Amino acid sequence: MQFVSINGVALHYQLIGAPEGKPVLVFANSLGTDFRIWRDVILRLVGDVAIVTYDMRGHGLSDIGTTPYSINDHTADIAGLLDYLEVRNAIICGLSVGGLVAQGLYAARPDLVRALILCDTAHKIGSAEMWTARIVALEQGGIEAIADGVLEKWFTPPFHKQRRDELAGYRNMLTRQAIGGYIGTCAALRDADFTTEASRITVPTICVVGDQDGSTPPEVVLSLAKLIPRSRYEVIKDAGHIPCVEQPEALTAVIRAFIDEFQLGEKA
Ligand SMILES: O=C(O)CC1=CCC(=O)O1
Repeated sequence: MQFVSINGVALHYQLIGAPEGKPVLVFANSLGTDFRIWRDVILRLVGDVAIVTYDMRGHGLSDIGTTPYSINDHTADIAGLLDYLEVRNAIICGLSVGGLVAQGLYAARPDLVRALILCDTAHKIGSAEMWTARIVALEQGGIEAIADGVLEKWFTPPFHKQRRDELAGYRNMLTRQAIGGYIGTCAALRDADFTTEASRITVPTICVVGDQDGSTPPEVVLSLAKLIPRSRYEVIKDAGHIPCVEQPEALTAVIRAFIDEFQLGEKA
């Protein structure tokens, strides 16, 4: 296991493959998950690109640090991690809040970003009222109180019916996150609006969404794509909010096609 202290917070990360001579693909997780959600995409890409994954602060095995957070705290962490690994010009793939972090990273440190894969995310996710209500529910009942509702958005009805063991595992992943880190990240989501930053993105970008995403539905992700000049937009069939788990083959195909179209496979 790999850990490094960035901004006073121990981050759990993985570097797979040598960055020398290969493009680096960096994966940022969503609220209530950790880097294990990317496994089935990574397995399909390994060898072709170098890969960095990490658990966002307050998630997985990373420290919680001081809460509540802003997206800038998360952005400073990923920037610090890439500086530590001496990675520049990376392809950043962020899911949901990870996509906001990716947009923030581009705004703060464009030298680190060669291209963006914005997965089931937006320039603004939900409303302040929605996040405030979720924080109240979490303070009263813990993550267990919101877990079933969240899982309905994460995965489609067939996943719930047919992939019960995985559903139980991902429920464990969600409910076992640190409550402080989870609430801290809800506060960051409540306060985040990257409308201006998104409109200034000039690197190759693709916005991807599951056709049954209950958190950032296709029309929301399309509105992000429309904000970003010359960006691509792609819908993954039969997927909810977490296509890297539900449809890893299809998401990997989208990532590969994007890398080929913009020749991101060549070292920058
Ligand atoms: O928990 C959800 O509703 C899904 C989600 C929103 C932001 C994020 O990262 O995940």
